[in-house]
Amino acid sequence: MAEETRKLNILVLNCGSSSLKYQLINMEEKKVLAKGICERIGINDSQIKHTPIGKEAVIIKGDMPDHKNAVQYVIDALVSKEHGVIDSMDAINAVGHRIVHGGEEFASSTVITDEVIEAVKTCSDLAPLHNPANLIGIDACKQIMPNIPMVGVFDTAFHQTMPKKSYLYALPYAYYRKYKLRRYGFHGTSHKYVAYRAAEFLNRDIKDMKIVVCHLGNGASVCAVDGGKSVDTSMGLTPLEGLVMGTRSGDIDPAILQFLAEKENKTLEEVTSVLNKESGVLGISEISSDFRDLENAIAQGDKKAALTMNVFCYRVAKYVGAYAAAMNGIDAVVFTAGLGENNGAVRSEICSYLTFLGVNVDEEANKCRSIERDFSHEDARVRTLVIPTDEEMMIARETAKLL
Ligand SMILES: Nc1ncnc2c1ncn2[C@@H]1O[C@H](COP(=O)(O)OP(=O)(O)O)[C@@H](O)[C@H]1O
Ligand SMILES: CC(=O)OP(=O)(O)O
Ligand SMILES: [Mg+2]
Repeated sequence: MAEETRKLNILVLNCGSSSLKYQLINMEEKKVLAKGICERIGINDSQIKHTPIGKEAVIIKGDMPDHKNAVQYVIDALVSKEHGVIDSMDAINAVGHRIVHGGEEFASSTVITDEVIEAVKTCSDLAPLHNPANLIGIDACKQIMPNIPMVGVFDTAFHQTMPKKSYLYALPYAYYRKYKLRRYGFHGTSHKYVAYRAAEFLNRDIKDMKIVVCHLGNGASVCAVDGGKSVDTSMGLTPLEGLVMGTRSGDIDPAILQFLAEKENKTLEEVTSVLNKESGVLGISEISSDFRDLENAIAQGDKKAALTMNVFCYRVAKYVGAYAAAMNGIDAVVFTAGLGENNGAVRSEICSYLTFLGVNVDEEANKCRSIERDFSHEDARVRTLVIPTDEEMMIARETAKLL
């Protein structure tokens, strides 16, 4: 154990809306010393699935009403006598943080200073489920490891290549000029990793490929990647736009805000909170924001759970169709994140709308979970793939690059 302290160990914290993923990576040996996921934060039955290097994963049960508790569980797990991989936090040389919204200020990764923290705070309104959680992670590390350098890697960075026709809203242009009110897009670190991995997996040059990446987790977005560059994506100024998500509505008629404010006697802030926290899969199903709960309900014949899944898949398929048009063609549809990697039924239903494009699924191959797999039928004209995302490794590389 002591030997590891002399090497460059990077801790990566990836706060999602309902999860905290982490990896402790030794960059010299390119070795993951420990990784894990705290799941269902703030929902119920929170737990951490912790995998120390060379050992079986262990499940640590705990109360995790918010991300602060989750960060503490991660740190305890890393130094624990039983399941830990380091003696103390001194063995960590740097921390890489996922930061979801960087606004117009951050087009690339940056070393975290007090000024950066203030700038990230000012973007919190634009990513209310994420930036506050990211800041909790940063703050916890500052307290526990005050002298360890930290780097922020932004979800928005990969989408900076979008052309203006993709990111401009049809609002008075003055708002773009005044406020930089535009589409930013999120999950960029994941979309980039997955698109490049997909090209490598298919033995093709990404420069010659038109790829649609479907990042389907609790937060979900679709990205059109043309020649390795993001040219459009479904999330917008905030991570509320686009697909139906765990608790987020995705696209709705903007007139609904005023309608609901009046009918339900709510402020705009309260209505926006409903769209962020009480809508989506949770809102329609009235069961849960977690697709595993939905799958169980569907298996028991719950019609509304089945309808929720139909609404979710239909929306994803419409975006894939739109992006095939945006790129004037499509070579591959790639699925990733919690659902995209694990839920074959969701992949299958989405693909069923896309046969007109040349998508043709091998249902047997589509039974895979969490492995890289081409599940296209041999007659398919468009490849369909599962590529597990690895935002943490991307964040670790960026962190090492900046330090
Ligand atoms: N092993 C699994 N089997 C089926 N569904 C899963 C599995 N793991 C995660 N999911 C689903 O993926 C979603 C969470 O995805 P994830 O990418 O972890 O979300 P986020 O990072 O946005 O918190 C949940 O709806 C969950 O039901
Ligand atoms: C941006 C976003 O929605 O992230 P996550 O899917 O991790 O919640
Ligand atoms: Mg995520």
